[in-house]
Amino acid sequence: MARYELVKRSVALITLTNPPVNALSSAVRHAMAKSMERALNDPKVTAVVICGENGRFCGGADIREFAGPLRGPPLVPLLDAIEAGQKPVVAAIEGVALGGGFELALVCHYRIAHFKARLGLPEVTLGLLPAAGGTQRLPRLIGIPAALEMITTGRHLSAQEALKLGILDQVTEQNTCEVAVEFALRAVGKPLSSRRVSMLTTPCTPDLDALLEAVTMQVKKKARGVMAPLACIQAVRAAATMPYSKGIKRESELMATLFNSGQAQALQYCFFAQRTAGKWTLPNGAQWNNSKPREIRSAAIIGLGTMGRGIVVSLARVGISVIAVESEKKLLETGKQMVIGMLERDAKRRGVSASLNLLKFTLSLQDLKDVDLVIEAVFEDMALKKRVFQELSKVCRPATVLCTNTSGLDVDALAGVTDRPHLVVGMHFFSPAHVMKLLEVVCGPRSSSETIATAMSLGKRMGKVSVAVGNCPGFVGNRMLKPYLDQATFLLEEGATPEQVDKALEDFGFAMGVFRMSDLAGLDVGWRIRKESGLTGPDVDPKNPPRRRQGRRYCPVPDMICEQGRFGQKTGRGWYMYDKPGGTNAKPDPLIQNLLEMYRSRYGIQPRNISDQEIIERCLFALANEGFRILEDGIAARPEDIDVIYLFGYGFPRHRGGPMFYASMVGLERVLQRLEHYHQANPDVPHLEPSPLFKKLVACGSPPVQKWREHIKTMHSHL
Ligand SMILES: C[C@H](O)[C@H](C)C(=O)SCCNC(=O)CCNC(=O)[C@H](O)C(C)(C)COP(=O)([O-])OP(=O)([O-])OC[C@H]1O[C@@H](n2cnc3c(N)ncnc32)[C@H](O)[C@@H]1OP(=O)([O-])[O-]
Repeated sequence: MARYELVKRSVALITLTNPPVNALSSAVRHAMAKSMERALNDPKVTAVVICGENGRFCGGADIREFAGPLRGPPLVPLLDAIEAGQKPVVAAIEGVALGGGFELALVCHYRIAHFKARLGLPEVTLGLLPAAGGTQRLPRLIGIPAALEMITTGRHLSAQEALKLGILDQVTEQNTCEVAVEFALRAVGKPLSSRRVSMLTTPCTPDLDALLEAVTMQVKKKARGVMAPLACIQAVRAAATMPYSKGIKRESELMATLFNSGQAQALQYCFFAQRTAGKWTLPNGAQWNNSKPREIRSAAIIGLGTMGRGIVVSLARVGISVIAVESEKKLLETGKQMVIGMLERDAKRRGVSASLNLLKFTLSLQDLKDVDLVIEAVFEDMALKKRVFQELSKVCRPATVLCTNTSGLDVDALAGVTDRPHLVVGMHFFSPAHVMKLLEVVCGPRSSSETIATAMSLGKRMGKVSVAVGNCPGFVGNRMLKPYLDQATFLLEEGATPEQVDKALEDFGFAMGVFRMSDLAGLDVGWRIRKESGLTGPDVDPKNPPRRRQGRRYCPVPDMICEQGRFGQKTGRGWYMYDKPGGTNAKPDPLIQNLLEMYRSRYGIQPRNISDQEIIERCLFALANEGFRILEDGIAARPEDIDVIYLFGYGFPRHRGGPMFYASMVGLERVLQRLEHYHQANPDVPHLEPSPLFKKLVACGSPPVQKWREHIKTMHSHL
């Protein structure tokens, strides 16, 4: 869909009309081809301007069309025809020019952009490469190094940066279309040969091989096992070593190696899953687009520990005034200095002024009587949190929304001690809260849809990827983490080492293996939770800790190393040893090796060789199985929500799609068969027993992950 108009009597204005982002669907490509043909053949037309409806130029190819057979006119010849045309074509770029939209602009003879526009080739983030000439034209326009950086990162450029790089001819604050029409009229009659980018010679790059080698190393280090960035480098190499006609063929050859790959499917699934996650629904029919959030102008944070400080920064930097509360003067002063330092560093990084004027620090809850919303971030102790909520309930005006940052305690129990359970909701941030994108919005059974809408929209405003989840111990993320961690420690008992388990998970694509991640988070956190849940404690014989607790298999090794004060990075020793407390460089610790050998011989465990495949299967299949239980329990509404939580909160590799998508890619039948195998070998490990929903999906022929919802909605929801 494209609209054709003649303006200023001789300029053909072609407007892409495919809301919301004017993606180049087959219908749009068809209409563009028709419109261009008409403009090029109409003698009245002296120039052409291409723009997009609704203040957006073009968001690229229609990603939804990738799942099926491609129809309609192919993009490359369509773009080549625009570039080869004998009339000047001007791109009027507003909003975004991304992917195929950016490649469309590259074939126009001139590019005008609005000062707020963003431009880029993000195909690599979808497991692809720019396949409509982008890898051949961009290097010719701006040189290999700059083009390589844009194409291998997929980052969006501001209009100012694009102008500086020579991508744009003009940036305007006026109506971009009108400016483009005037520009087009002035361009009539000027030679076009030098404006056809594909005809340009790629600027020479000294030491090209060294540059490509260096970027390849960088990409391999940063994106372990990810195919697309490496293919992008090969395509850009062609721009430096081949004429356009050959380079464009090389580009499509490389695209063919990516297009149907599992990684591309996983990354495109992540793209849509992230957008789906924000669309929450409640059993009572309330949902994201019919529940009005309250406006939050002022907020308060109770507790200036690690989490509290990060949340204050995340609120203040989006312009919300914040009152920070601590219980003691010393803690308040320390917290204050740290928050101010974090905000100033953050503002410097973003090139803006730090909004220190939005902050107030106090020891008195009385100062919170007029705030719109409060987030409690005190020590993870239910009795303490209940006291805080009782106090807040007395102090805050009746409409104030009360949130808790608990990472797994009962949100409804806190709601129960207030005069406004409908205004209580969990906002579970991830550490460091001003960096991690994930926010679990925990809906208690009495949380009103307006309260949930308020927390979800505040999360979006803070730049978070917010996912609505139900209220149960550990919610979604931490609840699933337990079987994953348990399997990892069971593997140590049976013969593996922390290094081996972590290497298998990092080769799989995790930025950090489970034991290095636990050392970063602090082993004392898990130890305290195990004590509170009665799994360990002073009544356990430290000399002979039982390996069965509460009727199931239990690995006491994590308790044993905590009893030695090994809490991870913060103490310089954990599953690994570090140069000093707070050190981050993990080195294998022979003491852990000794401890495991002594432990196995004490319990008569014959260590065995464990394959990396078994490590991956036991850790990730147990994770996914708990995900199925969570869907059964209605704690998460759909698998996409679980995957988004693991992608943005637990470092699950994006090119694997998330634990649920990964299970569907491996094949549910295979995963079920392997889980049943491991459960048979470990009958005292309940979380290895396949969940009923899992078995049901396999019985229904293992539908693709996007179709699981049909099978889930029959079950009860806790959302
Ligand atoms: C040949 C060529 O070389 C290759 C091969 C390609 O070109 S590959 C394609 C390359 N293009 C991209 O990677 C750009 C992808 N899009 C974005 O980065 C963002 O969307 C945005 C443009 C910056 C707007 O962000 P937003 O926050 O304002 O809104 P939104 O919520 O994200 O998006 C609003 C709605 O539009 C949908 N949408 C966005 N871009 C789309 C696209 N390219 N195709 C299909 N749907 C798209 C999205 O799913 C959502 O739908 P729904 O949820 O409402 O049903």
